[in-house]
Amino acid sequence: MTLVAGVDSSTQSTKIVICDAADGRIVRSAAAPHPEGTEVDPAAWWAALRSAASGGLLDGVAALAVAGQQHGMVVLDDAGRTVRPALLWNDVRSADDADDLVAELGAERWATATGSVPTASFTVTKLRWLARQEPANAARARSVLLPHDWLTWRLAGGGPAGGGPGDPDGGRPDVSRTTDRGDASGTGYWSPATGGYLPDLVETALGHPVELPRVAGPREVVGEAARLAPPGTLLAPGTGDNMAAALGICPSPGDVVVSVGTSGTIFATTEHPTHDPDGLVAGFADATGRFLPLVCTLNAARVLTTVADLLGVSPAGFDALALAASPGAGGLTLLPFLDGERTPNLPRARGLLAGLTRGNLSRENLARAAVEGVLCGLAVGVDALRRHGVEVRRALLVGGGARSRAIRAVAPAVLGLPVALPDPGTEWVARGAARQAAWALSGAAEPPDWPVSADLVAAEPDPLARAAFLEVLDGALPLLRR
Ligand SMILES: Nc1ncnc2c1ncn2[C@@H]1O[C@H](COP(=O)(O)OP(=O)(O)O)[C@@H](O)[C@H]1O
Ligand SMILES: O=C(CO)[C@@H](O)[C@H](O)COP(=O)(O)O
Repeated sequence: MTLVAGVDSSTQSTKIVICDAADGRIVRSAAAPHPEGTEVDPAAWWAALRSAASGGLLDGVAALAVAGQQHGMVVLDDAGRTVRPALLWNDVRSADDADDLVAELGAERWATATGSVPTASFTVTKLRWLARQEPANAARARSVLLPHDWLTWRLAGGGPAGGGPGDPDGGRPDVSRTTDRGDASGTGYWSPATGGYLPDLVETALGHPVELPRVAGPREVVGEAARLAPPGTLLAPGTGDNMAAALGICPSPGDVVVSVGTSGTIFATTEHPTHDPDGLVAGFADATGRFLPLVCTLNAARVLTTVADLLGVSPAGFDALALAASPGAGGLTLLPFLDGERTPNLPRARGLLAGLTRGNLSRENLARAAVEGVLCGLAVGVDALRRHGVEVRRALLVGGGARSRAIRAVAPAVLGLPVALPDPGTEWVARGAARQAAWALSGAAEPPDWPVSADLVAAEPDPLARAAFLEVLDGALPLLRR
């Protein structure tokens, strides 16, 4: 049996799956947590990868690919050292910089040039923040990478000679650095339509040019592992975590993938790029040569865990409470913008619980309002994708939140779609990265055929929850924009 490995270095943890290259069957897996926070030293991702890979997990693996959380800004100096901790996709400190960049060029031009109107999540806005707030660090910036680019480079032996604090391995700064079109499309300085970098935009943001990783082809072998994996293990280009989820799940035309992880995302694979000047739909590229229009919210699975903690219940107890309440949560509506929000673009917003009466303020209704609030945010994405020509007939539900019985039960009603559930125990992003590794190993024109089965979850559409959510959102906008 030929084995391939897929890594998912996402916001909260690193997961690794080892698959049979022939059919994608997972033969073993491991995971390790990441530190909390929206600013993280990349050495912590390396430590998590090392920990998850320990004990011979990667023994016998022929090829490996890394998928990573999108957009994170990893800045290196001349010697290949990180200039400062990475700013993650969910760090909203560059909100003013995003506003400035959009005002300087205009939303229409950003959407045409890059496929997306940058919000605080996008790397380009973080570069502007660096230039404005930390000019000494900005001046030291020689190279800018995304999380998966940096990890792939480290696996190939890249790193600062002699290492650094928390980074005992060191490496060779001259090892070549690569990215892929999927992750590049989340930077805000790469064009999905032309497949080229837009270095002027980097300079506009940072004030000077930097070296950017070469954008490898979708099934290219970009190098060989020099550590953690057995010598000679081929490295595939890797990609962003949502692009890898698409590779893992293989959505058909008419399918949207709905991921309830740290972020909530809803996306589809399309043949043509999208350009949304309203900024709701990010016009990403995928990891195969196609496109991945995507809507992303900042508040998803952690809203559920935060409310469960408040109520003092386990995830299963939270589900039981939410499912004991009626649809509409007795009139309670939660705008779950606990960490600010990206779609709608309200980075300075806070959460809002509306519709409270003496009669409806119960633990059950609060749990239900949290589930409905998270899903309503994603349901807005269904309409936005449709407006951009995406065919939407069925949702495939994945991410840690898909393990919630309440999310599964309420999703079809709130999304207004039949929802199918690929095995919630499978790490689909990591499996997608493994499929890319198998593809690069095979040298074939198309990725290997790895079967995916998904059970249908049935429910009646419930437009009322969404209508209440939108009404509260509309009314609260002046407060949320402050
Ligand atoms: N049964 C469950 N109910 C609700 N949330 C869950 C459940 N199981 C896992 N989660 C949540 O899913 C999240 C992790 O999902 P994951 O997709 O791995 O996140 P990420 O990829 O962003 O790191 C955590 O916030 C965790 O609490
Ligand atoms: O920013 C986006 C998508 O544009 C997020 O989806 C990140 O890619 C993080 O993903 P998770 O860790 O939540 O899976």
